[in-house]
Amino acid sequence: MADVLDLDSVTIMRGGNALLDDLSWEVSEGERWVVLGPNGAGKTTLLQVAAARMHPTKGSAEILGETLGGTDVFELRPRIGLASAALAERIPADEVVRDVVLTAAYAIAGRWREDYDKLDHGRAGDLLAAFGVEHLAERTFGTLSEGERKRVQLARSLMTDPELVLLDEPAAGLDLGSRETLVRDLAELAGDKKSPVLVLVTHHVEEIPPGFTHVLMLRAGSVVVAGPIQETLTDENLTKTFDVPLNVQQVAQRWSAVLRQE
Ligand SMILES: Nc1ncnc2c1ncn2[C@@H]1O[C@H](COP(=O)(O)OP(=O)(O)OP(=O)(O)O)[C@@H](O)[C@H]1O
Repeated sequence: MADVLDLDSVTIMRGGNALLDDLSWEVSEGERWVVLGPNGAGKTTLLQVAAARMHPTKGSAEILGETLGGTDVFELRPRIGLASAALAERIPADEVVRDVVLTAAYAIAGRWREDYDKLDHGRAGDLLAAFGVEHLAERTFGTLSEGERKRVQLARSLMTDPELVLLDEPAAGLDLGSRETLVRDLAELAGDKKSPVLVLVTHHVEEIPPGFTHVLMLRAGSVVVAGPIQETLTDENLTKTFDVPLNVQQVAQRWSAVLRQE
């Protein structure tokens, strides 16, 4: 049995539609997963389940040894780091960047009257430095560029020293230089044995950082294929997933894909 994520026949129904349909997925310690799929495939929904923010309508979801529905999610959530556009939208524009990172300790967005000690402040500062944005610590979140926001969110996702980190499109909206430095930093995180298990959702194989070990491909709420990246990220599987003929290649540990010339 997988020790980090064990989703068994998970179905999520909304308004009569299955957003996830009988989906099973196992993630184990030490793995770094990429989740690929076209718009509307259910990637964000899947991450919401893995983040203990959405419960299955049918099936069971075990996260870090706790079963959703039979556990206190407020204790579970701080064990999971999350960076997503939906979460970023909930961060007040006037929130100071340092507090954006600090408040992850309570899995909340928006500082109120919580207590943080010196250690918390130190860790938030260290994480901002690790992602090259320590000089922004006293700025407000609303004044940051998209690339700066993404980096602050990454720092936030690691604040609680989580066992599992879920990154929903961390490179979306970034320019080429910002994307490439982010991919480099994520590769470094992936390569560190002390890092938590990572799950990264993306639309683009070009954004897969070196060091990611597994891929799950999703289409219409169902798993097309899941497994070790080298044998799973193939022309055939990408073509099935995106429903257009695609050729994929890997050069110097980076992936790219283009439409197949018939
Ligand atoms: N609350 C809801 N009620 C009804 N349908 C929903 C709801 N939330 C999401 N959906 C639908 O579920 C499907 C999956 O959405 P989801 O956001 O998980 O996809 P995604 O793969 O992350 O897409 P994208 O790549 O465009 O971000 C979409 O068709 C979406 O419109």
